[in-house]
Amino acid sequence: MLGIWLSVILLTLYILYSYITRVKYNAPGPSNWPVFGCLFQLESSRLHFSFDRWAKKFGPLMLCKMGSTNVYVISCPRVIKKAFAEKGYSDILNDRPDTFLAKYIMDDSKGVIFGKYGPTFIRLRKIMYNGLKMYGVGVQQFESMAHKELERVIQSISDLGEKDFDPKPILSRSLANLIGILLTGSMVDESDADLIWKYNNSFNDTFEMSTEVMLYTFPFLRFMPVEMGRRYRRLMGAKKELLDKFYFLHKKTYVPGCERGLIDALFNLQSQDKSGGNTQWLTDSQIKAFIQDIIVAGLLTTRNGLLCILLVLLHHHECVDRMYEEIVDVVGLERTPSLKDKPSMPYTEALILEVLRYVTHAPLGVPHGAMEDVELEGYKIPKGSKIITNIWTAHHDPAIWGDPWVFRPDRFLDDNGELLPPEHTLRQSLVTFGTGKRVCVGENLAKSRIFLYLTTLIQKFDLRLPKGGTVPSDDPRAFLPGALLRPQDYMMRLTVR
Ligand code: HEM
Repeated sequence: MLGIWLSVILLTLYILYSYITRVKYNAPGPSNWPVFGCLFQLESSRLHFSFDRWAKKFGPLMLCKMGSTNVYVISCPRVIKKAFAEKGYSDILNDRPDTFLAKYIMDDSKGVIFGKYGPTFIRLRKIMYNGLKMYGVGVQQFESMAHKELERVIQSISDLGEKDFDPKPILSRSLANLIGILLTGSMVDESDADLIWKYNNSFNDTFEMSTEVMLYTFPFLRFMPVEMGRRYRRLMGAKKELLDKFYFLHKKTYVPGCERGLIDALFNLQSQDKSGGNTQWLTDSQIKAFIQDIIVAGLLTTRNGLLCILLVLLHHHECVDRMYEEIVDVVGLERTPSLKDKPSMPYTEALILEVLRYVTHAPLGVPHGAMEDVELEGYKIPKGSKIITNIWTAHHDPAIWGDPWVFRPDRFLDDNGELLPPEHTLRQSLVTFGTGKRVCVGENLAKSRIFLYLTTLIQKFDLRLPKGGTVPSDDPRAFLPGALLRPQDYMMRLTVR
């Protein structure tokens, strides 16, 4: 009897609680369980599917309670831009929420990706932005090293002699080399490339949403003999190995004034800060977090992007032919494509934009946090809420794109075959890299790497299905789940032109 009464009282309290919180934070959203919120209704490895389903029912701004956290999900480009880029909102909604990884792996949010919004973060972000511009896109020395790396890739593919091959290990190795060049000024050897990938893979295992939520709620689990504890310990081991090599060893061999890459540039800045009397100098923890940021944000995003593009092209050979025609017209066959060619190659640019839209391989971006109470689209977002950018739904909304599940690069071209201008509604609706004050720092670097890899490969080789016949579907709804999507493993063939 007592049990029944207790259940009735708890149920009444729960209904009252839901009513009060819904009235106070009145954005629509799925129903919530006490304590757990909507956690049991989520497809944890494919959160973007759940959010997509709910966005169709509840609209562009909805509240999904996860445990005790208010999670607001924004699913349309207009509201995403308003929240993160418009005055009145952008100073409030561009924080990062507290997470397990930020606290325990990134030494209390020391770097850029997980950095709390404020003057220190703004300075760090600027340093990273300028560093990537200097070492990533603009500098001749980096460009020529990157070209050498591409030549190495071309050579190893040619050596295969038109055999079927899996593009994943080749791209993984090559992109680790590029990150190595960026950080240290020279190519990394096999064992260093392994260190980079070991850290990156362990990070992604722990970044997986359900592991992150459990570890954040019950941090003691990191010491327990359970799978998520093991993941954490693996990550800490990989972090130590990575920093021993890329931070401590580099520091030991550092010669002031000499710049072998981004890490030396950071050491130089640190000593300038100190000698110039800047009390807010760049700390060792911040430099370590920088190194981790670049690997975590720069590697898998670009590799998965390239894997998606190659698979999509295997399904759309007519697009390969059009790209090849453009390469022959603009670059010719004598020299390798360079970034200077990009503005004269609208079809290739449109194709890259369309793949980034169609596959949306970072479907939920990186969570934001609210620093103050704010009203958005008539709903109250309370201080401390988490905000998720639902890029997946924004990129597949039929009201914007018409036929979102059709891969069609021409949608980004005008009647004269020119790329639509950046202010065009469709270009404005593309939010692959986020927007506003937390827009991806590596956007230009990522786009330029994708452009160079793709054009160099297509100039030299024709893309072919593997001899035995088929490849997995290029429909992104069938891609492997995770914070970053990727296609099932596949084989392909490149035949020399
Ligand atoms: C195709 C490749 C890439 C995609 C799709 C991508 C996407 C994103 C997205 C969606 C965000 C979150 C934006 C937000 O918070 O609203 C982000 C943040 C970030 N990305 Fe990328 N990214 C890519 C490549 C890169 C590369 C190559 C680097 C650097 C080497 C990089 C560095 C960063 C950093 C540092 C942040 C955090 C910015 C901040 O918190 O202020 N990304 N990226």
